[in-house]
Amino acid sequence: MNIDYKALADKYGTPLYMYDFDYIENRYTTLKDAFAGKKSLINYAVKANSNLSVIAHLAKLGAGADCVSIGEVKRALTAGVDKYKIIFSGVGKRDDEIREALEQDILLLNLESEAEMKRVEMVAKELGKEARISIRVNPNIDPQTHPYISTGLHENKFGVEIDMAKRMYIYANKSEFLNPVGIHFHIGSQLTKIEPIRESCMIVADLVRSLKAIKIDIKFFDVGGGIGVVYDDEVTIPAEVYTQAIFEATKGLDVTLLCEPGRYMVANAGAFFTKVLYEKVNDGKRFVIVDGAMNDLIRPSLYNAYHKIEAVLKEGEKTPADVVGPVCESGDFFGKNVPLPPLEHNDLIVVHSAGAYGFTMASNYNTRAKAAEVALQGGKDRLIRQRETYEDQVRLELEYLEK
Ligand SMILES: Cc1ncc(COP(=O)(O)O)c(C=O)c1O
Ligand SMILES: N[C@@H](CCCC[NH3+])C(=O)O
Repeated sequence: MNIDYKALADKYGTPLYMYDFDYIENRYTTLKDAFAGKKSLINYAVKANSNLSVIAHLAKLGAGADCVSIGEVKRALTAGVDKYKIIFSGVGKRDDEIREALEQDILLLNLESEAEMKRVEMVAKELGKEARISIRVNPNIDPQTHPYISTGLHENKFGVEIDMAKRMYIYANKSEFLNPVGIHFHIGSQLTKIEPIRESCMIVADLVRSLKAIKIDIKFFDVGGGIGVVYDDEVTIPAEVYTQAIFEATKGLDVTLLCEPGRYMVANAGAFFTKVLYEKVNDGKRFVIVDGAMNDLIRPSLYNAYHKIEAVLKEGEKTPADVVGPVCESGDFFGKNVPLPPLEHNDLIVVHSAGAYGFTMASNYNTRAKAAEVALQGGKDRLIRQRETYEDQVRLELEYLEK
């Protein structure tokens, strides 16, 4: 990426998120090409970056959407995703969310418990509809990733065991209001090893075979998301290695292959721009205080996640510094012991690989306004979300204010 960070920061101000749309297109095409020759659909996991323009960009390329709330489903529809390319996952869907998803007639509802299945059946009955469903199987495979983003073990809250899944399929198949056409799993995020994915695919494909044997015809085989990316020096899974593992496991099965990548599509398309406010040294320890904070990008605070941090256009001897924000939490940092040259007020700092789970996990903590977002495409930049204002933040409270 050849990006004029300074020009963008000057034009749009900081803190700022920037996403390279050409990079996103390249990621989408690389993955789609690796599925060549098979029926497949890439359901972009909207939670990674839900900006409408990002979703629309992927939709124009042919992507569907994996959503985990009715809000995300609505975003996908607003952004122009075909309703038959939208799936709705998540461990806890409310009745109103189920109802709206059924009314919108989206491709699939991914179910994560027997109780949820009964709820979906009830709502479908009320609407006089048949719900196309998929069941999330928990294959009990260790994805070998950060425990907070590991989801495929029985100790995690996600999905149901194989035996339960089978019982649910048998029940759903008999129901007038349920149509069990899909199967789903997702073992975790930031996966860098193919083995857990391969093993999970095998286990779930075997289940599909046993279901087909009892005339339950699974048409959609959804391997979830989770493909890892490079933040530091990780060795990641090449797209063809990923798809080959899926192809091998599903050999002989007549299914459409679905996957739900989020981070893979957008993490390295994005960068977070922040400016230096002050420098200080406490008992020999150097701090660089910037205008962005954990409310903008929480991954370092939450997972101790590494993001490469760079001081743009600054030279000089580098010494370690903690890059911290103005929020009143000791956990408010972007990086610790980051080698940085001497810095001055208004110098620009870029936090890389911030396109996934950056803005979507942002909050208004400390009544800090959410950052603006810009897209870069074909050498041109454009605003895709305005910087939030104080007025935006208090809008839902003001009319109730009693002084
Ligand atoms: C069901 C499901 N699908 C897709 C994703 C997207 O994951 P990732 O961004 O790691 O590809 C997640 C998040 O982990 C998820 O829970
Ligand atoms: N939010 C996490 C990933 C969670 C994936 C969602 N299931 C991250 O920033 O890495």
